[in-house]
Amino acid sequence: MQPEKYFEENISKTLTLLKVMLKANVKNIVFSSTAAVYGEPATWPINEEFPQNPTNVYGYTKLCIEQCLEWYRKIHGFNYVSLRYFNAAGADPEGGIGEDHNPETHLIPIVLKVILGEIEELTVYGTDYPTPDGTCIRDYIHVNDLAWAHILSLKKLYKEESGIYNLGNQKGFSVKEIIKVAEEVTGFKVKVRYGQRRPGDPAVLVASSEKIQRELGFTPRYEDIKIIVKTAWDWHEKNPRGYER
Ligand SMILES: O=c1ccn([C@@H]2O[C@H](COP(=O)(O)OP(=O)(O)O[C@H]3O[C@H](CO)[C@H](O)[C@H](O)[C@H]3O)[C@@H](O)[C@H]2O)c(=O)[nH]1
Repeated sequence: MQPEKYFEENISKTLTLLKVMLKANVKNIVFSSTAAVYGEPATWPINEEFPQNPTNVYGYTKLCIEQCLEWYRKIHGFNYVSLRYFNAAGADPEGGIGEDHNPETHLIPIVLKVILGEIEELTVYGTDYPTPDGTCIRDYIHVNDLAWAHILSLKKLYKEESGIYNLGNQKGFSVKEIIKVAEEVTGFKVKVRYGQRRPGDPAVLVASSEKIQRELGFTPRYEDIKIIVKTAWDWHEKNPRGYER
């Protein structure tokens, strides 16, 4: 864990971007924020009014930028839409674009890479969470739906309005449920090891997307978790080593 990296990448560099935007008189921005701003909420679904108490540095740095944007709005007349992404997942259904991180840390790509033999096994981070099966619950949203929400956000910016929106599917799946879905979709078993909790992981993060639906007219097109995993599988199967950097 290198907190200074998050400060540098998320705060310093975004502040530089805002400074340059101001100089160039570009005053509209869609900001990729995160569900991590909420920390460990007491209940769910989580709406935008829930307390923001990040439990990890990543969430804290994103919250700082959300707040800077509000000051830029008040002082310099910026318009912003901050989208609090829940768990971005899936791949382009046409097969051209997929998820490729180095190192990979995200659950769905890791599960699929284990199936493909690219990673030896999946470590499930904690089985003692206060959830029905003891593993963490997350709200997975397809990348194309996420992209669609950005287009809707532009329409809000054109009206010179600002806002903060959750971006999720309002449905939660545990780590064990994701493994099961991946096994169903692919027809293969996932080799699993049960490990310790990962520091800073909240037990449950499930969005209320009521505000973005009501105000921006957002409706997800890829709500079904099986379709989300299937689009990811189609891409990983074709690109087992990712983009081969
Ligand atoms: O090898 C792994 C990887 C993940 N998990 C678990 O699977 C769930 C999902 O983990 P991801 O790493 O895929 O996603 P996170 O929920 O940690 O993170 C996502 O949500 C965050 C906000 O909470 C940030 O926005 C981040 O960028 C985004 O990927 C978590 O409970 C995690 O503990 C495992 O058990 N094993």
